[in-house]
Amino acid sequence: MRTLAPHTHNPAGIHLLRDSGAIAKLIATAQPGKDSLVLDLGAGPGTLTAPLADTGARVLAVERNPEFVRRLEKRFADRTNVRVVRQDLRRMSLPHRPFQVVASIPYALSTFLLRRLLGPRNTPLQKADLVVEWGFARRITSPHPRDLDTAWWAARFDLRIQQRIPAKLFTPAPGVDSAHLTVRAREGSRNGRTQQALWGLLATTYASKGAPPLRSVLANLTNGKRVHRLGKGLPTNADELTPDDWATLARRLAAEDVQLPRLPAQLERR
Ligand SMILES: C[S@@+](CC[C@H](N)C(=O)[O-])C[C@H]1O[C@@H](n2cnc3c(N)ncnc32)[C@H](O)[C@@H]1O
Repeated sequence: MRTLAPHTHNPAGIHLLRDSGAIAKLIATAQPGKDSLVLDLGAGPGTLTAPLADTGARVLAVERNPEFVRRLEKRFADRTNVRVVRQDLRRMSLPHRPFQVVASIPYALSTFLLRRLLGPRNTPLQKADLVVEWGFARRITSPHPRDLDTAWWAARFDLRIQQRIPAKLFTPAPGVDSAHLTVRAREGSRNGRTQQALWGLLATTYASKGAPPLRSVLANLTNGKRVHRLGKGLPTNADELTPDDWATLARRLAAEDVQLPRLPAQLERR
């Protein structure tokens, strides 16, 4: 395979992780079991596919570059637990059975893939260990999510940076460092009413101009008597709530006898 010199035009985002320590940490943190289905999205030459396959998990290695696909097919020809899928990540359909993702994803598709994996109410995603651009990881793990998408993901999934991965550990080196980001479902986050409550709270907050007081967000969803009780112990302004706070508030609101808004159609689809 022709290797790219650092900083040449590389629209496909090919940056191969070359550090055995970082790779081992990624796999050890992801802990795939023998019964797990693991998606390696943007598998390249099989950098992560190989150690994942060694765990005994069933691995789907998705890649669109024909040369990488050929190499993957050859490398894993006699591994019954690896399936190479030649597919564009922007068009692939996700499995219906529960799965986890362990992948060094193309930077350019980060938002698209997280939306796809974390957005739907009934996503089959169990957990993910992702290598993403450092700045992207910092933005989506911020204690005060700056947009509705991020707030929706972070209040349902615990998003955490495990380690910084310096650019020099990739070939070719990208212009910026990366992060190992872990995504773990929060307890109770799959409950239908809790998700409706959360959506109602976040959609009201992020549709407002400026930072609305939390009590006006709550008043939009329930009556005056409950507003005070539900907001107890939480910040006064909605933009000061952390993803933990939103998750707590959504559980409280879901437990009340109130009518909650439906989720938008795109969150009902997988
Ligand atoms: C950051 S590299 C990671 C490669 C390998 N997993 C590693 O860790 O060394 C991203 C990979 O995604 C692939 N890729 C980029 N865009 C893609 C797309 N739209 N669909 C499928 N694969 C894509 C690239 O060909 C590349 O192999």
